[in-house]
Amino acid sequence: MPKRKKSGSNNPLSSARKDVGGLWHRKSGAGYHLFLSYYGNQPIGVVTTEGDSHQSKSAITAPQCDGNKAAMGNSRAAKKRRRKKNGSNSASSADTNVIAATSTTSSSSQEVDASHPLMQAFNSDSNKYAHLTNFIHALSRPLPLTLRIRKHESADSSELTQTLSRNFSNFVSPVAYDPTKQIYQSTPGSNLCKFNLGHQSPELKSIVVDASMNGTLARQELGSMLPVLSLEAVDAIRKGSKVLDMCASPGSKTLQALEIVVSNSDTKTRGRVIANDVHPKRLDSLRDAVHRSGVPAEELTNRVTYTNFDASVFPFPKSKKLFDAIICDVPCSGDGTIRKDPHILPMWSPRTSNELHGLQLKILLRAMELIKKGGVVCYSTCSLNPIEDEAVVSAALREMNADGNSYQLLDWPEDLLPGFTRRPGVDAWNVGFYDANNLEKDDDDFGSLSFYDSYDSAVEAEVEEAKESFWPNSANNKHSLHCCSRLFPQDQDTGGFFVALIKRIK
Ligand SMILES: C[S@@+](CC[C@H](N)C(=O)[O-])C[C@H]1O[C@@H](n2cnc3c(N)ncnc32)[C@H](O)[C@@H]1O
Repeated sequence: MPKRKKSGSNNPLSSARKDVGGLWHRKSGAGYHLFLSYYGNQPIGVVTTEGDSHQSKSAITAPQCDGNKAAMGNSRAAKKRRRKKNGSNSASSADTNVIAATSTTSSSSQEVDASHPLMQAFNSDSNKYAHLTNFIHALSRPLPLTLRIRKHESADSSELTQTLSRNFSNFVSPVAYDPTKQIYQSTPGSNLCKFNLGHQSPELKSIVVDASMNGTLARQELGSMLPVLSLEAVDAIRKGSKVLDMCASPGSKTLQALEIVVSNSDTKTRGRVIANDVHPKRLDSLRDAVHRSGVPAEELTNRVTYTNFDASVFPFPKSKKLFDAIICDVPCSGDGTIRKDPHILPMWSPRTSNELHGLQLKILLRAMELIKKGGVVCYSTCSLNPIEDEAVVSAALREMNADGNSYQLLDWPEDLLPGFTRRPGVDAWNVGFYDANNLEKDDDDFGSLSFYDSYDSAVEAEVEEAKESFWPNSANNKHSLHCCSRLFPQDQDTGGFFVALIKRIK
């Protein structure tokens, strides 16, 4: 496993992981097994669909990375790399590490790398978790490259799009569900991902790097694009809007929002983005990203203000003018990003999510106080854990609607990406707790998870970590949680992501 740089002591993610940071947990691969057990014990809708355990096909219209053998890494070079990794010179032993996915959804004709630790954990328990097949197969493959053509007046992207379609259409092509043709993904069969871009096509890599520097292109995952795209689609972000990005670094959503709010030169309707992050160093890299975006200084940098607050206590603006739109992309366990970040899974434990839940809720509550009447907060995480997602949204709505229905969840704007598969939010889930106390330190013991379907049952079992807000709240908003959106990795060959749009109506 590559070494991860030490992060600051006040990093909520590292403190949430502190109990599971033990070398044993990491070395034993406990995280892979706990992840499987956790999601394998969730109801349909959390990471799987009704048809996942059957031989059914979901409505997929997006390009898939469903390559043929050569494309999926059976080239001589790929075989050589695998042989090296497996410490074997035998082609047949390398070949046994590539097995065909058995599911018939989007992953059907794709191959999975059986040497991936997640696949190994899955194969050892596949009878128990057969319904997770599509989900696990998708997660064990590298994430296709996704690019967003940026839109602003000072950067002409037509030359770039022509070059991409003329010379690189075998590597990247626009996704079918984006009518604006601004989202590009690895072309089906190309097997292109961020790790092999330079190797597969040094020319394309240099174009991508140059275009990122001159502001015409952003390397951004599909999930990460959804908050700003959806805020624009519900008309909460438009030219001239005042937007707060509460947890902004490294800045992909700040830049995306800026493109929209500064998109006219009429000084009277000039918009502004407040980019906030609690970590000064991360805020510095965000500042650099805005400067490096290649957009003229007075057009962009004069319209962005950097602030360095804990978002959960972000101050009210002195002008008393609240925000038109708030991007609330909170710190999270990141288990939707495991296709591009190999560090997440070995350390995985439900404790991380359970501990982050409190901070996430506080940040969302603050966002709901800072949004103006008619404005919209977009709450998002790159985790599929309901504790970080629907549980936070449900608890925030309960608290803020205690004196009347001032806030409501908005439906996903269906016109935004026609044909794009999003899954509705869930209103039932199991809350899991990790017990490592009776751990036998042998190879097969990874500690156990206990699941509770209500706060009362967890209290009865004396689970100290249990908080009432972990469970769905039936009082006033449970019925609307289906308005939230879940992005499943197996649907469009992406990472996992969660988005909820909350409008202030009073
Ligand atoms: C998921 S990342 C945000 C990604 C960013 N929105 C983007 O699209 O590039 C979460 C960010 O929250 C920041 N953060 C963590 N705790 C925070 C807090 N209490 N207040 C504000 N920011 C916080 C982290 O430093 C991190 O940069």
